[in-house]
Amino acid sequence: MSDESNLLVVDAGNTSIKFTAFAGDQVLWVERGESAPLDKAFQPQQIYFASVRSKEQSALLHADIQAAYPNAQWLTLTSVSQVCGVTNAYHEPERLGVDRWLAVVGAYHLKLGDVMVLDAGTAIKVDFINSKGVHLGGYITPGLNMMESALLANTARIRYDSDEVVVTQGLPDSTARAVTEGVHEMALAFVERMNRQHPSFKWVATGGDSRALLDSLQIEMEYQPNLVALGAKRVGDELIKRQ
Ligand SMILES: Nc1ncnc2c1ncn2[C@@H]1O[C@H](COP(=O)(O)OP(=O)(O)O)[C@@H](O)[C@H]1O
Ligand SMILES: CC(C)(COP(=O)(O)O)[C@@H](O)C(=O)NCCC(=O)O
Ligand SMILES: [K+]
Repeated sequence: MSDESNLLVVDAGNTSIKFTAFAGDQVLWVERGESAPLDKAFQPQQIYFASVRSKEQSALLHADIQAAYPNAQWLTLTSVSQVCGVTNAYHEPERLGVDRWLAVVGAYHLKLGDVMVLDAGTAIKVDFINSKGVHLGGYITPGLNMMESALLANTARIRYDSDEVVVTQGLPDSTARAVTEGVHEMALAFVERMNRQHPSFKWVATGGDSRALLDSLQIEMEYQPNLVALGAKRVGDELIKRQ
């Protein structure tokens, strides 16, 4: 790719789609939405597409986005055993979520040594990469909204209005607080345990809820909201170079 070419990275997670526009290596803008942003001033030469949605949903997204940018070269990114100096921990590498894979590649290239990536979105993921670019593996847990909706969907009496969710002191004294603060405690306990078990790893945070979780634990982190897009750019650029 030429240095100044325009690139659109599409990261379709299960909750939201993140569109990241690059001019060369510079991030111009990031949009969250369900369809291609209509910034007509931005015409990408390439589109790198990473989706953890179903094949059918991903195909519909592909058609929708390609229709908005008919002249862009399309590249669908998938998890592989090795790319950009990073080795996948999975013996079935294609089964690692491509968002996790790209976050792992992006985190390795921050060159912070041994790192653990916290990506708190629909699901909460923690992945471990050592300073040599070896992905050591990682965990998946339900995200905050998923834990709350699981309680609502599987019980008869856990019901409350959003205006009952208030932030106050002391132990939860209402259904709304018991649930919302309970799911937070679950996520915080998971992160705190990861932190304690891997003292030599540095935290890299990305994804919608990650910074809030680490901030409330007063844990140092490198906050990289565009980590998946940065990893996608590296991987896509390498694949195009190999063509
Ligand atoms: N602007 C936003 N739009 C949607 N969700 C957001 C936003 N900012 C933070 N969030 C939080 O991030 C979560 C979605 O994170 P994200 O990483 O986009 O999910 P995924 O990649 O799983 O689709 C939501 O549960 C929400 O709590
Ligand atoms: C775990 C995930 C659903 C997370 O996706 P997200 O929270 O971004 O919607 C995604 O990484 C995925 O579909 N993974 C496949 C299974 C695995 O990574 O082992
Ligand atoms: K994600």
